[in-house]
Amino acid sequence: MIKQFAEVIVDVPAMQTNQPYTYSIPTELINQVFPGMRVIVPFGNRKVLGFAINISEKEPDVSFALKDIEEVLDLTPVLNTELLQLANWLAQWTFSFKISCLQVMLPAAMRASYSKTIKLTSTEISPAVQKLFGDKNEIPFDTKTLTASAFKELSKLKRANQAEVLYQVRDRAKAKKVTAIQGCLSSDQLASARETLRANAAKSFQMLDYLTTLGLEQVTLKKAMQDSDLSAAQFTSAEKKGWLVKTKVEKYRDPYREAVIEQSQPKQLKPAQLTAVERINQAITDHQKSVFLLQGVTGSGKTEVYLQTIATALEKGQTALMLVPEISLTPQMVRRVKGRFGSRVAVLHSGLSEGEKYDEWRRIERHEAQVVVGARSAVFAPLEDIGIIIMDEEHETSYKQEDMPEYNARDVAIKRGEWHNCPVVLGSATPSLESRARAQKGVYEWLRLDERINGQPLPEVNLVDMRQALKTAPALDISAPLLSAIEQRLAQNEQVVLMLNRRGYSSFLMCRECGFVLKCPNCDISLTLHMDSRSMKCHYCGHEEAIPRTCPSCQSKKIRYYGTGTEKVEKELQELLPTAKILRMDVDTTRRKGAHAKILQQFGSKEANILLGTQMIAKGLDFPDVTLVGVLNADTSLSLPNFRSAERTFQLLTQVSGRAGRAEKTGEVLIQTFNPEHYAIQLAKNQNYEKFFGIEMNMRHRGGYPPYFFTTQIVVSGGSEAAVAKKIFGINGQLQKVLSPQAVILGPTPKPIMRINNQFYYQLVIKYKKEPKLEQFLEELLLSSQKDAARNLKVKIDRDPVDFV
Ligand SMILES: Nc1ncnc2c1ncn2[C@@H]1O[C@H](COP(=O)(O)OP(=O)(O)OP(=O)(O)O)[C@@H](O)[C@H]1O
Ligand SMILES: [Zn+2]
Ligand SMILES: [Zn+2]
Repeated sequence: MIKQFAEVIVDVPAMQTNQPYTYSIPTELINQVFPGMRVIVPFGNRKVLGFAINISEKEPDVSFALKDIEEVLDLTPVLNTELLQLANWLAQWTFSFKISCLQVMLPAAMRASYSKTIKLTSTEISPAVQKLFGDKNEIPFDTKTLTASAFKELSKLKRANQAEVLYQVRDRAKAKKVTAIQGCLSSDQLASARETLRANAAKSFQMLDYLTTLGLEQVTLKKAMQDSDLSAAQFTSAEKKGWLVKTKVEKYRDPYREAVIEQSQPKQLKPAQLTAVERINQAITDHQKSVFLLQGVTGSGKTEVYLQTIATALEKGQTALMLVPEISLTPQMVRRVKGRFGSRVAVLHSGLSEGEKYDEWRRIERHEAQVVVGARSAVFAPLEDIGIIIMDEEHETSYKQEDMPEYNARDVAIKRGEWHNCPVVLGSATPSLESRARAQKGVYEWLRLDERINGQPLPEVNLVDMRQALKTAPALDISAPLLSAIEQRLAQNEQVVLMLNRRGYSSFLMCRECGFVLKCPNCDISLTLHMDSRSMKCHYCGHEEAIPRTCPSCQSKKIRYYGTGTEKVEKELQELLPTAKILRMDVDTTRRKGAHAKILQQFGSKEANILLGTQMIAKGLDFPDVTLVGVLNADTSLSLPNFRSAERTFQLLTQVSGRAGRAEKTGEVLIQTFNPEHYAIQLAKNQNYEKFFGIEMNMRHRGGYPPYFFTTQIVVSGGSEAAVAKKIFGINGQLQKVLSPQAVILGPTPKPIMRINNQFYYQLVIKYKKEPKLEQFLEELLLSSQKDAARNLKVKIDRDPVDFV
């Protein structure tokens, strides 16, 4: 009789060690548990989800009795060897717990859901408690369903040993099932059934006719009803007569079910595109794990390069992974890829329901989809034999995850490229400084598309100096030159895109008498006015309250709105241009599922002439009639006190400018700014990435910032400011001993927004080139942070933070 043991990484957030726990495999599960499967195991007094990562037949040398694995959730491993190894690397690289890394790779539906119940163990209970239980002796035990006093009462019961608390784990991953029918009569039997019918049994004849055409094929009931024009009741009665059987079959939830997608053919490549495609194809054929930087101006046809190299991988029987930022994963983008590769494409993005994501994941895992298009977490798609990995808009900060594991999808993509020996293509019009510098050094291979497909120059960009323009502006946010440019475009029946870098009606409310600003009670931030809900909201914690009529501090009525927002601009614009049709796109108008797609579709079909939005509209849009792009406020991103603010501003302005003049008509861009001399704005005007790169690299060199230095940020947070400060200063002291004199520590300081949701945040940033002891120090800090978690102190370690201030 063989014995088997499993090493399991368990899902117990408060007890993480990164070490697996060993369980024995009970006889009935022998040879059924493999690495990469999800299991349920006992842990303390409860049951938790875990991942089997290693199976062995050697009994471990321990002095206590091993517990048995309770249940196996999967028939085949949900994480293969590659992904299991990737999780190990990820945990180490991002200073994260392995369980977080394993879970981040799977769709949310495959994470377990836990629930607690309370069960009576004594009969001597008070009438009040009896009432809570009713006629049951086990009820759900959580603060969501119980009132505070009931919860307290039951906790008392538990302490008195009159009840026990039980923990349940549930697998939320469920396949959707629909009813299907299958005929079960042979043609002879069908014929004799016909003879038993009365002549006027028209529907029964119709049913037999249908079953005759169907043969022994299985179809969904829905389709059968459509094809036969018979009702569900008639199928039920046919089932009773023994003419057919009903079964449940699995059905994918397909988010694009309704979409009619036109098939598209590969385009004849322009010379620069051809060079890029040939070079990448070569790398696919040679199984070269090289990284390419595809630097191509907006509208230069980068997407076509992606599509044609994906086609090459597919021809070779391999698969392809294409990452795009969440906000450019528009229906337009999906249509372009699905138009080329049809049902071989799986799409993964946050707009899908949990069930839809799970189904797309399974289509990939079952090799039914060979091309994956998706946002950040799609980098973990369970593709096998990957031939090419593409990352569009590689400079985008949304590729970095802010919660544990704090990974950058770019690093993960390159790691997967190494495993699969395949090329990775990083594409952008405005590459991150890091990537562009690596291309310079030859670490990445540099490919360039310097011209637009339409042969037209990039749109002309002009600046409006708001310091002057404001004096004669027709509205607070719209200068006279911008207004007349819009009017002119509308008169020509062309379209306009306007970008504003903020949402809400206006930024904040201030009393002109005493200067009082209405702030969130939980966070150190002012509340934002929202006209649609007529309330003041906190964008950090969601706190909402009524708009005050008088100043809460001095009772004056002179309380005014300051700043600007999409809602306010929409109103101003509509007043200036009463006949214009304006679509607004921001977090508020796109919250509902499908709203984003609908707005773009309306704009595309020219139901509106102006699309006004936040940075959401800066990327990926390809509308031929857009000839004017206006930037209402270029400065918001410049004023952020952060070493990347110039880079951010330059990227954003270049991206949004690129939306103009993409087809035959020439485009124009107007940028309103209070800082017309700033180099980021000047160079965005000239659309000179290379010069910007030169100047910015110089600044980074002098300031000792990336890409010249590595950075790691440590953030401590918690409910007590004193405890948080003490902890971060303690870490600072230890770091002083570990680091060489060449390293620099910025801080510790409170974060710019020190308090969010009543948690205090302190940080420090380490800048360094080579610190051999740092890695181990941070690993130990991660493990010891478990003890702090018990005291409500969180320590977050972030390698290469995208931003810090
Ligand atoms: N070889 C080609 N021949 C004709 N049209 C092309 C060709 N390549 C691309 N196009 C078209 O040119 C337009 C711009 O191309 P695409 O959107 O791929 O550019 P891009 O570089 O990805 O743009 P951006 O970075 O601005 O989003 C698209 O409408 C696309 O269909
Ligand atoms: Zn708040
Ligand atoms: Zn006041």
